[in-house]
Amino acid sequence: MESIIKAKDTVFIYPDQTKVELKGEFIVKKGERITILGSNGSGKTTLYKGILGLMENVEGELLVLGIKPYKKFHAIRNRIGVVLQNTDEQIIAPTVYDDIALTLRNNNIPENEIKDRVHWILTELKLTGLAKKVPHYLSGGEKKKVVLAGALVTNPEVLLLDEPFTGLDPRSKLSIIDMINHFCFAHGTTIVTTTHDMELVPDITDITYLFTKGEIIAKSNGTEIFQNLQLLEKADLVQPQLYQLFTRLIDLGLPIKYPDNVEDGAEKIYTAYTGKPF
Ligand SMILES: Nc1ncnc2c1ncn2[C@@H]1O[C@H](COP(=O)(O)OP(=O)(O)OP(=O)(O)O)[C@@H](O)[C@H]1O
Repeated sequence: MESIIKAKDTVFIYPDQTKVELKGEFIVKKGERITILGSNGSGKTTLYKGILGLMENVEGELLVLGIKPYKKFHAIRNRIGVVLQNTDEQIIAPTVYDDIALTLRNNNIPENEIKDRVHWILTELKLTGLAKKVPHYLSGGEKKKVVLAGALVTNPEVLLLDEPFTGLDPRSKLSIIDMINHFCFAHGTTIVTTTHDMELVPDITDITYLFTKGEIIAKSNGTEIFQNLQLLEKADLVQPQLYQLFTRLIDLGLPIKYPDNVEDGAEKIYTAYTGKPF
């Protein structure tokens, strides 16, 4: 299958000459849900800036939708939706409606078509009640949803999410995940997410990449990465709590394998404890 994003042995160089190196290969194919895990400063946001064509000085290989993103910024920009870490940087219009309409207006789309498209995305994401609100007064979770609507209103091929769960309460995190999965599954959108909320990874991911400063050290499903303490230590990360519990149970001699998620974990513990299938 054709790759939508391909980065290989890439070095991003900021104007002050700071070099952010990513040895190894990062490949995203159509319809995949990818998560990038890595400690602070490992280059996740820098890779996003590269993908979005915001990094002028890039060494090594970087192709997005078959194009070198910096050289042909306008050819790809409308095909990629992005939700940044700090939503306040992305919300600038006086109403939610205007904010979501912004990219469409910048592309000189006629106002009647804009109205239909904004209405469509608000309905898809069940946000019609927010249309007339002042974005500045919305809660953190509502702001995230509005930015998400703005990113998806063009029905992009790729959605880049940079720490989409930061500052959200647990229910809001699940509600955003639901919204993203539902929309992207229905429309075949490819999703790349960075997050420090490792316990959410199974809910949003088919493939997980593990970044350290300078190198991509693993590509796998999250479960394999979460079992591998050496790999996590190399990346300066700690096991999610579910996997800490299973590591402890395995250390204590319980004949049990690591689970894929909480439900699978409950099943494995039940069977180990009762000797019966779930
Ligand atoms: N505009 C910039 N100019 C110079 N250096 C920068 C700039 N932005 C980021 N860097 C540096 O690039 C490196 C990678 O930063 P980046 O923001 O990509 O990391 P990250 O993995 O997204 O981290 P976090 O998890 O904290 O968001 C860091 O050492 C950072 O100091």
